[in-house]
Formats: sequence, structure tokens, C-alpha cells
Amino acid sequence: MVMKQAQLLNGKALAQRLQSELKAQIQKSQFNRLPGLAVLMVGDNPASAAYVRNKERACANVGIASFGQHFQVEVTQSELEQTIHRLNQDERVDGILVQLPLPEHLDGVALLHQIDPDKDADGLHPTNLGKLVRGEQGLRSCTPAGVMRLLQEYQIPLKGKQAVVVGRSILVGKPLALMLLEADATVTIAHSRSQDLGAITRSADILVGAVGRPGLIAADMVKPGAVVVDVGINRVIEASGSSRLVGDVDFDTVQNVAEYITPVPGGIGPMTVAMLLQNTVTSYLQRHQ
Ligand SMILES: Nc1nc2c(c(=O)[nH]1)N[C@@H](CN(C=O)c1ccc(C(=O)N[C@@H](CCC(=O)O)C(=O)O)cc1)CN2
Ligand SMILES: [Mg+2]
Repeated sequence: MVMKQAQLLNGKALAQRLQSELKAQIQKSQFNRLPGLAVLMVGDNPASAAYVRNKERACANVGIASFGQHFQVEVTQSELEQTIHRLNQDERVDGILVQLPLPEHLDGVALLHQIDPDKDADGLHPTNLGKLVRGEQGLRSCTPAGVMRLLQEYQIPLKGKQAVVVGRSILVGKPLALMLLEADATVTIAHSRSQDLGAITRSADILVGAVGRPGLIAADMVKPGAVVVDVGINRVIEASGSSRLVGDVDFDTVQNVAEYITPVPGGIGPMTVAMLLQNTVTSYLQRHQ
């Protein structure tokens, strides 16, 4: 039997196009400086270091100046807070973010509170999350905004549809559920403690995996014809000893059931970076009004 394979939601291609559009938008703006983004990174987690490099490279590509700082793992909470205060005052800086995860001794939530909400490029400050809850305009969290932008690009209907988000993190699950609700979907949040997860996920027209567990979403948990979005980024070691990046969705089997599916890599990851650049440019334009 020939299985019909799902169409790919190509986040990498869309992210590249959005970056070109942002570059043109920056070139057209006639301010006397470029937009600026400060990424604060602590310690030497190799995955985080790679993501930060990616972000800085993407900034350079579109014409955003980087004011990032890399701190030793021993840095204190107060040193980081002072840095954020300085960046809040720095006129050249439109966006500030703290790369996660942070070492145990640091309080990431307390740091987030210190960021000027108008420079909150990750959209994670309580003011911006509160605006999202209220349906007001504000800077939106990058990964969920990237999911919404990708669904919009492929004209996936959301109004009245059953959307199930598996994962309840403040970085992805909670804000994404609110954005889907704003788009008139009927939204369920499931998580690692949900009973009979398969029964919940099988009800989904739009199914999002955002837990961080490889292969969590198997083919028998997916309604035929569903749109499957994979937010997981898990590095797994193969029997051969080499490492491979996989999502939360068992791509090889789910692609035979779903109508649309995001790949990992090349799906939501690049969209996260594109939305970060977009937030930075939005802040830049608003700060010049
Ligand atoms: N302050 C933040 N910390 C973290 C966030 C975040 O949005 N803000 N998200 C993740 C990491 N992350 C960005 O920081 C991120 C991860 C992965 C990608 C990406 O483009 N992945 C590629 C593959 C890259 C690879 O080969 O390793 C892809 O999926 O195609 C972008 C951003 C946690 N921390
Ligand atoms: Mg100026």
C-alpha cells in the first residue's frame, strides 16, 4: 500500500524569507543607527553557545548590531542585574534576552523582571505575557509566535478547530495555547501528567508537541489528516555513537498519518530565531516613534 505522506511545513525556508524582508525593512528605515540586540549567555553549555552563535549570525545577516555578553558560570545575580540595567539605558540596544537554561545558582525569573518590557525581545517579561493574556499588542514569545506565523503561511485554518498543545512551559506551551485561543481555536493543554494522553491528542486537528521528550507523539496518537507541529529539540545519541537532532514527534511514522508536519531540524527552530529578529526590529521602530 502506498502511504500518502504529509506535506512539510518548511520553517527554514520561511525564516530565510522573513530575514530577507527584515533586512530590506532595516535598510529602508532612515534612522541614524542600526537596531541592536543583546544576548546574555552564562557558562559554557555547548547547545546554548551554538544557539547564541546562530542568533548573532542571523543578526549580522539582517543588519542588527549585537551587544551580547558571555559570562563565566560563577557570575553573580547582582552582576547580571547590573548588566541588564545598563542595557535598559543603552540607546543603541532595542532587544535584550537571557539565554536559557541558566546555571542553578541564578534566578532567571528575577532577571526577566529586570528587563525593560519595551526591550523584551523574548516576550517573556510578565508585562508582555500579561498583554498576551489580555489580547493586547505587545512583544510575543518567539517560539509560539513562530508556530503561529508558520501556520498562517500555509493558510492552516484555526477558527473553531481542536488544537492540543502537549507541554505547559512558560517558554512555549502556555503562550502558544493563548495565541491559538486568540485565533479562535478550541484549545486543550496536555502535559506529562495527563491521563490517557493518546485519547486527548487523537482529538486534535492541530497537534503541537512541546515537552522535550523524543518520540513522545507516536502515529497511533494522531488523528488522520491532522496538522502536527513539533517544537521539541532533542539531541539523541545513535547506536553508532553519532548524535542526531529529533523532535517530540516520531516523524517517520507520523508523516504517514498527518496532512502537514514540521520537520526537526528545519521547522520551528529557525522560526524562533526569525521571530526574535522581528521583535528586535519592532522594538527599534517603536522606540523611534
Ligand atoms: N532565552 C531563550 N532561551 C531559549 C529559547 C528561547 O527562545 N529563548 N529557546 C531554546 C533554544 N533556542 C533559542 O534560544 C533555539 C533552539 C534551536 C534553534 C534552531 O534553529 N534549531 C535548528 C537546528 C539547530 C541544530 O542543528 O542544533 C532547527 O531546529 O532547525 C533555534 C533556537 C532554549 N533556550
Ligand atoms: Mg536615532
